[in-house]
Amino acid sequence: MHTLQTPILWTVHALGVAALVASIIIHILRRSKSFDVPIVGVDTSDVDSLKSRYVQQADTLLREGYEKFTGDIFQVATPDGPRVFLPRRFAHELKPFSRHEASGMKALADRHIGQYTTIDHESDIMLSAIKIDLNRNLGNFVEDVQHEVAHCFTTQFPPCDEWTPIDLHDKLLRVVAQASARIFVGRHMCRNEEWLDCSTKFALDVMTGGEKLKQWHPWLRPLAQYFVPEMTCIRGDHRRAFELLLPELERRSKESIRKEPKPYNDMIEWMQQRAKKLGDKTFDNKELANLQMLTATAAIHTTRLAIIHALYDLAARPEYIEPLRREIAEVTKSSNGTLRKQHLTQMKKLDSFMKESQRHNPPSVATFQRKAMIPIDLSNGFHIPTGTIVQCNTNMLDEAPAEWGDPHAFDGFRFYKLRSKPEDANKFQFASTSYDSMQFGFGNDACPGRFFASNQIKIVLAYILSHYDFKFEDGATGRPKNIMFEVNVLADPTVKVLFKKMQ
Ligand code: HEM
Repeated sequence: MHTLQTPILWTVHALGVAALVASIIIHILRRSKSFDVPIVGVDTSDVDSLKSRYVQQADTLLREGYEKFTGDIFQVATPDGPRVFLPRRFAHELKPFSRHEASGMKALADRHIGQYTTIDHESDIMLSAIKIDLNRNLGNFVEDVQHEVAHCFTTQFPPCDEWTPIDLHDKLLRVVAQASARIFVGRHMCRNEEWLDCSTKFALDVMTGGEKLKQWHPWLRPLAQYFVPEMTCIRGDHRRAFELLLPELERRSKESIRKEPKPYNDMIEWMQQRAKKLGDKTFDNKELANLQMLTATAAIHTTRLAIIHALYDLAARPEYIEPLRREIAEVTKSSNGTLRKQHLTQMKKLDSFMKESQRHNPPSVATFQRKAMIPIDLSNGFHIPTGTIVQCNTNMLDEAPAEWGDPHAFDGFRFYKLRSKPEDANKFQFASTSYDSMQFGFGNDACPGRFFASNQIKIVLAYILSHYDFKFEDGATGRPKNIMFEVNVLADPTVKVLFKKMQ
């Protein structure tokens, strides 16, 4: 009996010790380096609940940090380890660093484990096609975009002869994807259902796949990626994008032998021309397809979200609807309702409403994020080691300049009024970035697509305001509360807005 039990007991003990050692190793591996700055919520010892607060209520945590440690750097416990939040003023100190020294793209790629989700891919071709070519051509596209928007509403929306609930997240994804595709991939492909599906799904696969893979320890991720279905989807999305784009690229290359000047003025053409100019020998059709997916990822979901926020704000404050309709009718009266490029700049009230909506509902409460690619020392002595991601606490409404008026109120025409002085006529526009308006980031690497986004949003909102009445369902009270996912501010997707065609 005794002799039989001994090996079993030894085995049980050995397994117990192995499990203990494994759990200590995992604990050590998971323990992340903390920083020598105060921690928000340190009064609770339950680190897991602090981390889940960061996921669901980062806005409240950042306010707590702002109020408790005013003017000081603080850190927050997050599922990815401690994160350092800088008071907004440090954006001034980080701004002079180049993108190779303090990188916004690398910070974003790290957050979504870009080496696996494929978004850790910085391209001068893509950046200059957006920064230079897209922005230079913005005025040429107003009618094309308006045409696609109208096409989408007539083909994708129900008739809305009576009040009809609309899932804005779903419908506007299609509107923005098709209107953007008109400029990104041109007139032949912008209504291609498969392309629209592929270019919008990729971003979702990246977000979900990244979050799922992050549950695994970094050492296990090279293997674990094959067990996360969305990671397989990401690889499939790239393949599909290439296959869908190929016939269009082949058709263009045959055509270009014959036609001069080139008949295309869109992102495909600009990227090809940029690659030639830069003499980039690695650029091929596969890379073009990848860059198209990355551009769509940066552009579509962000623009859709801004439109949804603005519509929620309008439905919650219907007193703004008539003045905006009057402005649209006024600026387009000479063209019978058709938008021309100068009309978009003339819609100053709409521009102001969009900016105020974005001030209250920014894409993120920490829009200035940078990964230190070199060691950086801040003026207060805080040392940012290479590889550390820092972000600025950019959404404290109280920090608005006094001349802006009550910073907490929703004043849709706040920026319209601020622009009334002749010297300020071109300031405070939706797409203008400044120290006081960091929703599109700040400095050289601020969002290069913001002018395009501003046009898209105006065209879609002007279309809706001119063709539909809209309101929340009966019984809805006030503006729907936003949903936080970490620092990202999302519009509640369960809310339906009722639309009715205007007679
Ligand atoms: C309302 C819509 C949009 C919002 C709210 C938005 C917001 C942002 C923000 C906050 C950043 C980071 C800036 C920084 O760290 O300083 C950014 C970067 C970027 N955005 Fe946008 N964006 C929008 C639309 C677009 C569009 C339409 C495009 C493309 C046509 C685009 C392309 C990019 C790119 C390429 C970057 C990286 C820039 C760089 O690293 O130099 N975005 N965007």
